[in-house]
Amino acid sequence: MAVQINPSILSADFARLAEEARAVEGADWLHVDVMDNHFVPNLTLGLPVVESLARATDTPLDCHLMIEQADRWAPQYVEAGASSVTFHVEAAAAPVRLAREIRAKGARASMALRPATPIEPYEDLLPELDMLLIMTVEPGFGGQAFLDIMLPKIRRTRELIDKHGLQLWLQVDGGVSASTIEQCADAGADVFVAGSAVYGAKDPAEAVRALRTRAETATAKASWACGH
Ligand SMILES: O=C(CO)[C@H](O)[C@H](O)COP(=O)(O)O
Ligand SMILES: [Fe+2]
Repeated sequence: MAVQINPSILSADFARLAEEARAVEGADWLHVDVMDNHFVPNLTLGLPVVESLARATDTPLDCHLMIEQADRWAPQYVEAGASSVTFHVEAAAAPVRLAREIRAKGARASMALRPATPIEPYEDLLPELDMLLIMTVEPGFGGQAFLDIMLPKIRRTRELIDKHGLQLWLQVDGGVSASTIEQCADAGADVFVAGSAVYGAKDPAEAVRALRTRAETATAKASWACGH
């Protein structure tokens, strides 16, 4: 599978979201961080903003829900126009039912793990998902330092995906930059979220291209990618 780069609008100017979305044309997805001030200590945006953004850009929306009561809210983000919806397993009462509901409504279903949440208890759920998100910072804020202690979890998850012959994407989010993206690709990630590394750059579209080149080069050399 080709490498995908998803700029996070958390680091964009919220007063100019449509323009900021256009500034990263060439990106695979636009990563939209929804925070409710309960699941994480920060508040960002919700359904009305996602609805407007979906109308304002042709880039598909990858909504990362850092909110409680995921079972209640996640399906509504599909209706609002998200093409991929990620819920946190820590906030979902019935993750299998929720993933099926997201898929039935026509979006890709994705599940996220906080840094302290292990992958192993969820091995049997993987076929229900289109993507798994491994957080490489504590969720809540952009611009934090990459947690390299998450690299073994990325490796173990890639092994599980391959063991079951699954097609699901493995996304990393938090502190992904020119200096950390290669380690993530080498460990087995194939979808990369980058907020400050893209929107903090002078030329965000060029930053996306540079990240893609680094990730592609590292993936080509990675042992897990042989035969993919
Ligand atoms: O989910 C997130 C934070 O909870 C963001 O997507 C993430 O932090 C992106 O920002 P940066 O690349 O600056 O770390
Ligand atoms: Fe995110």
